[in-house]
Amino acid sequence: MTELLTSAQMRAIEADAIATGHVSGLEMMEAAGSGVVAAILAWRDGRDGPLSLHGKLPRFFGQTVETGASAVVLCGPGNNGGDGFVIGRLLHRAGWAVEVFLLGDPEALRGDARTNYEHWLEIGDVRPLSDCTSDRWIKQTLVVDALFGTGLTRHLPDVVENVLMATANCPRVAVDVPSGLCADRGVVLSERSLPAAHLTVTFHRPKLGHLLADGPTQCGALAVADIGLAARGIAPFKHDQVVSEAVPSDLRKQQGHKYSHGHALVLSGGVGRGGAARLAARAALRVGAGAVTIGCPPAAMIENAAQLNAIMLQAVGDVGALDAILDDSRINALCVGPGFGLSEDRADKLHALLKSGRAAVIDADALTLLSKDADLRGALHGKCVLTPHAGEFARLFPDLADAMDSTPDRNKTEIVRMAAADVGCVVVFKGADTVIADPTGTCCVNASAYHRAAPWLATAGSGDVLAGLIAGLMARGVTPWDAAQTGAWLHTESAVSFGPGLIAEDLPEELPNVLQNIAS
Ligand SMILES: NC(=O)C1=CN([C@@H]2O[C@H](COP(=O)(O)OP(=O)(O)OC[C@H]3O[C@@H](n4cnc5c(N)ncnc54)[C@H](O)[C@@H]3O)[C@@H](O)[C@H]2O)[C@@H](O)CC1
Ligand SMILES: Nc1ncnc2c1ncn2[C@@H]1O[C@H](COP(=O)(O)OP(=O)(O)O)[C@@H](O)[C@H]1O
Ligand SMILES: [K+]
Repeated sequence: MTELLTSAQMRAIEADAIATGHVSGLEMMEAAGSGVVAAILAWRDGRDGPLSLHGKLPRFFGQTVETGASAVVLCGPGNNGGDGFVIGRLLHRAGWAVEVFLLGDPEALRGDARTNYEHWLEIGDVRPLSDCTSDRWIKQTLVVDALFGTGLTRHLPDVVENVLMATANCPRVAVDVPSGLCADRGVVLSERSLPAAHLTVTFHRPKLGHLLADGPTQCGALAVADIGLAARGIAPFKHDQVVSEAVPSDLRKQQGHKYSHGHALVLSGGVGRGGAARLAARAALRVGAGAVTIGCPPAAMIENAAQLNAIMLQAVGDVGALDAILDDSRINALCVGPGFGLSEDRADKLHALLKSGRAAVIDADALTLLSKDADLRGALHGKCVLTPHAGEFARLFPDLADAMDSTPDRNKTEIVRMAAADVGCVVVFKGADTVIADPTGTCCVNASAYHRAAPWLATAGSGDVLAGLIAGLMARGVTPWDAAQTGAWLHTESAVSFGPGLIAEDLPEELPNVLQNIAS
């Protein structure tokens, strides 16, 4: 499990390491600079670096070992700038021609950053950032962005934006975070569309901003360098402050008959609206539910019967008919919402499903029904999993959605935690940066980014498949939290495994390959 840190947590870990004598600030800065340089050299030489790399780097354009190498290092006023001075020194030692520019007054530099500034002065000079005009941007020059890291607190100054814009055609490595990117929220603190880095080298652990929102686009590829904190865990932080990357649970099937692997009931809408429920049902079956039944209005029986084989079918007329089906105690997981419809009768059926107390995925139309009806919302219970996309989330939790957009220190993980606490069940806020939280504050991010990028998942019906995956896993007895986390993880892996051209129907069919790979 990889923890994802906020800036404040990273600072606390560093401060604790220094206070306990584990490592000094200067040692960490040296390790940070040397981690970045190791990654740069590996990139330039086209070999695998010593750091694990997330995502794909473009070929390092222009420079080769033979033609020599040049870099411009842009240093900021804090410790990110301090890393920059180390990088300048180490690249110089490796034979590079290095120029260094500084934002602000050198006299204002403090601590380890000042020490490394002074070391650099033994090698070369430092000019003001405003001298860094566009005529010096030779295409082959590597730009090292050490302007701001985790300490960025407000929008970028104009001079910084101008210099960053002028680097668009150069190979660019960002130290810790691309300057302008908020390390906690993954949003860019600039009105301008800043060029992305090709490579970002961060330290100790990824920060939330590397995975949320615009983070992956701005970072390019991401490498994580150890700075002497490897053995320092997240111990000082409470459970409800820790965010991890999503990981799948152990999905090996035990021996048994089909009903010992659970029976999922997926509710479908009326005639011509059954495709979404069929996608969900197929995903539930593929992920290993022993049996899956679609319950549809009587008029939609023929349509569904013509499309289904392994999936069973039952007519669900009124709420009484639904209650009769729910009398079968073998049905242990429900999926409601995809193509379900929004009529009053649908609200009554949703109420009956919630009242049954069974594990239930509440998606799509069922979420819209919830947002309009306080009684329905009050019927949610701890075995529910809500799977809103951004629009549905904003309808269900308007205040939280506003806070995420407008409050600088609220990131998506905090918002989803608050949402889960509010409704008392697991909430899966979908997107390329899916965030999952439970009411106790457990929280993870399933990022479809870097080596797991799958933009083709933004295709009609893919959310229905996710709902089915989670329901199928809950039918197998997986807890709502693990089912949500594992379902989101499998959803991304299936999309990555299939590749571009994917449509929603392909996702359940790709699942066996993914399941086989994780079992081996
Ligand atoms: N001992 C440590 O704390 C270590 C820190 N490291 C580096 O230090 C960085 C964090 O250092 P800092 O906390 O000094 O933060 P930064 O270096 O990211 O920036 C903080 C400085 O920028 C100023 N600032 C913030 N936003 C601004 C804006 N919009 N316009 C103008 N000025 C602005 C602040 O007043 C402060 O002077 C990390 O990202 C990492 O690169 C690494 O060297 C590892 C060790
Ligand atoms: N750019 C993206 N990269 C990766 N996954 C994405 C991206 N955009 C959307 N997704 C995923 O695709 C699914 C879309 O679900 P949803 O919005 O409900 O669509 P639909 O209603 O068409 O099924 C979600 O699981 C979401 O996390
Ligand atoms: K930076």
